[in-house]
Amino acid sequence: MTVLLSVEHLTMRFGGLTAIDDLSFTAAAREITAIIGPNGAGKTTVFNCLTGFYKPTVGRLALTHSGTTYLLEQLDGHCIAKDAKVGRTFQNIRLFPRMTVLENLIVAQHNRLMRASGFTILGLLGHPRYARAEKEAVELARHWLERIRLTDLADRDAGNLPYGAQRRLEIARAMCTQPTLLCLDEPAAGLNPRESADLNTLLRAIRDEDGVGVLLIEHDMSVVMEISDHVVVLDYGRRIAGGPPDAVRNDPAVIRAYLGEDDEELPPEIAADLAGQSGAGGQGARG
Ligand SMILES: Nc1ncnc2c1ncn2[C@@H]1O[C@H](COP(=O)(O)OP(=O)(O)OP(=O)(O)O)[C@@H](O)[C@H]1O
Repeated sequence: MTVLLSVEHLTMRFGGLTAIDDLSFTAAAREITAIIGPNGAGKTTVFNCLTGFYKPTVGRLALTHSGTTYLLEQLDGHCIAKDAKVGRTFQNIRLFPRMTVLENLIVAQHNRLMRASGFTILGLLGHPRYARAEKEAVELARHWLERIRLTDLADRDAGNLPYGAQRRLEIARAMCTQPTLLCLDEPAAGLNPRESADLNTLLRAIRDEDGVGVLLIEHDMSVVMEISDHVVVLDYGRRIAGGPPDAVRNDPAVIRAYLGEDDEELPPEIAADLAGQSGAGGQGARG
């Protein structure tokens, strides 16, 4: 296993609230690492620290690829995306709704296109290097349109796509930035069981064919338990368990976190969720 991301002693405080408390874990290259936990456990805060939205109070966030280690806590968001090559999607869909599906995928490659232009108007207008980069950008966009089966809808406004297709487009847009680590925040939220199964296929392919490491926040245990190589469980900002899905789903600390201390038996829908049988994606309990 090659470590892609190493999070060491991450702490994030908001005034008197400690959202993340001395959290350490690693995510391997070419693996899917899920971060799960009840509502408010701190999952999205971890993503916000990794992608430069928040400056951690304490901690070292090291991402290593192509022989270079990037300390994410010291970089701004732009360099985290461009140099460290961390891609991201959000809990709420953030496409450009009035741009077409294809345009959304090309805009994602803006950084590369601007570099090819030499950041000049002459570059934009006629430089062969820009023309080549533009052609490659369209080819990559078309490749991802095929991968997410949206080629026929390439010219449709993104905001008019069915919900499940918008979710797939967001992932494709993140992939067009050619990340080494792809951070997905609840990609299965709102999907029906068939769409969740499709998502599993897409994420496995991103891991196995594209060789990208995936960090996945997800409440839908049918997704987490089926496709994750490793699961990290948070509760109140602390890591309470970690390991392969089978070990985690039977860990008493995990069951307690989802239940609360006093309950002795899991409600059937949460039990089914943890067992990975539900396609509905119940929210983490306690919340
Ligand atoms: N910018 C902020 N300012 C103050 N508190 C914050 C901020 N961002 C997050 N928090 C708090 O940090 C804690 C963790 O929130 P976070 O959104 O990371 O949890 P989560 O595990 O992603 O939850 P969910 O599953 O509901 O999305 C919560 O108590 C939240 O209110």
